[in-house]
Amino acid sequence: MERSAHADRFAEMIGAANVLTTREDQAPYLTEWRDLYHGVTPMVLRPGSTQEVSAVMAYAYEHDLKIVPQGGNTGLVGGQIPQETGDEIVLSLSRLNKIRNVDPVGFTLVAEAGVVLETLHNEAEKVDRLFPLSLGAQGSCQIGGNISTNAGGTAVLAYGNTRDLVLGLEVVLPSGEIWNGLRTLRKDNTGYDLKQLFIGGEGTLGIITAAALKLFPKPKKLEAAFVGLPDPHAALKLFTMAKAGAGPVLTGFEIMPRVGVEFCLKHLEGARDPLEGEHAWYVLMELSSGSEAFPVRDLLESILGEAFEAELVEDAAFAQNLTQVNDFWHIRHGMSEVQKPEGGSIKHDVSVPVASIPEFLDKAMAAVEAFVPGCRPVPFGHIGDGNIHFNVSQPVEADKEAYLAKWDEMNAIVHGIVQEFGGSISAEHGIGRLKRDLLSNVKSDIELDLMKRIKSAFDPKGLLNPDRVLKA
Ligand SMILES: O=C(O)CC[C@@H](O)C(=O)O
Ligand SMILES: [Zn+2]
Repeated sequence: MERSAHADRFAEMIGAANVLTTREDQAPYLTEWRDLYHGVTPMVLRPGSTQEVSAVMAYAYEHDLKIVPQGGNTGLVGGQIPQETGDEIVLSLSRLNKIRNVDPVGFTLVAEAGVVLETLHNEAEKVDRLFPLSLGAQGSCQIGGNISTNAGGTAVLAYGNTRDLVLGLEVVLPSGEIWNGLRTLRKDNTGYDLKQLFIGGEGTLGIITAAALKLFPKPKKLEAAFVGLPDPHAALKLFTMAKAGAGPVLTGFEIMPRVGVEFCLKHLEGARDPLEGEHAWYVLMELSSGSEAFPVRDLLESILGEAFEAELVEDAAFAQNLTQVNDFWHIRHGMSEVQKPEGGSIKHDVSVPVASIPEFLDKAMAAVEAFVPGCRPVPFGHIGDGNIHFNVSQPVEADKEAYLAKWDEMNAIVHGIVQEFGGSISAEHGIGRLKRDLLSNVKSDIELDLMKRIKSAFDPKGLLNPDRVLKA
């Protein structure tokens, strides 16, 4: 059948205005902000309900049409961008943007896949609750994408990954069948926990259309400090003290190098250095409690006081109000985007056991500096989860393309060190297309085989997000 005949049929299902066939209308769906991936598609479909997603999928299945689901298009591994082959239809979930239910008594919220993460935060706040998933992209990423990629972010330390925040899912399968697993139960031991396969499945097994999510008490007291330290060894010791001293009250612990803070001061609007002198490394530490009575500030001061005495910490700025807390987070959340104006950046989203972080950083930084003299490592991120974004900016004034041509070789060096420490080559961003070919280096044959068998059980024709995670 002709491509235009398919478009006509889809228009009957979801309305002609929601079938985008011109290059101009499609443009925002065909590239991502870092400019690493560019794609081509016959059409972008924008269904407005689960029933419409189901109709689209059933038709696509019948006619062997490939489908690439897309949420807020903030993914970092190319999973959401169609390939250049031009035969993958983009299915945008943006119009599925209703909050279906908020239950402050049961601490749950049911939202459709296209709800923007920040909207979820606001909806939870309206009933004095917290939805804790927190990312730099929260103003545009969507919950369906967050779940499909099992997004991490800065609150994993206290609340877990997205996986830990999901109680139930509604999913449209490649065949178009709808699985309504939207349960809000905290306990349900009735056989295989199927939702776990779709969480972090990167849209290869089914399309998440709605989710039942966990809510938490809204913090009544929140304190933060921006801390200057000599090295990651000191940061790890401070983390251990903070975790032991504050337990679940420790809700943020992020590490940043001086060069990253400098990039923010240069490129990020509204950023200012919270500390007067320069420090080789920084930690943003946040403590919060849902209880008005909990002495959060005293605890933060006593942990940092002890750290000063142990000479781990060189200086610290305490946020005096919520605006200052947000100013500190503005720097941390801006850390990713400020690397773009500095030229090519070779990325590694890796994790190692928390206790190995300083040693890993020493080794990996020495290795990349030996490989590309003058390169500028900007390792930052979720030290409390053992997850470092080991990004390496090009040497100043180097040729960007020539530098980026070293991507695979540098990856091999860094990933080799990660594996020496028993770590993971994709801690939170997923596999997508960027890391698909690396999977066989890090998974056993049996693990890969089980993954392939699961894929073909859910998607026997291999039409849904093909070539992502596993090679088709
Ligand atoms: O740019 C990156 O590599 C990291 C993005 C994100 O995961 C973050 O933690 O800011
Ligand atoms: Zn991150």
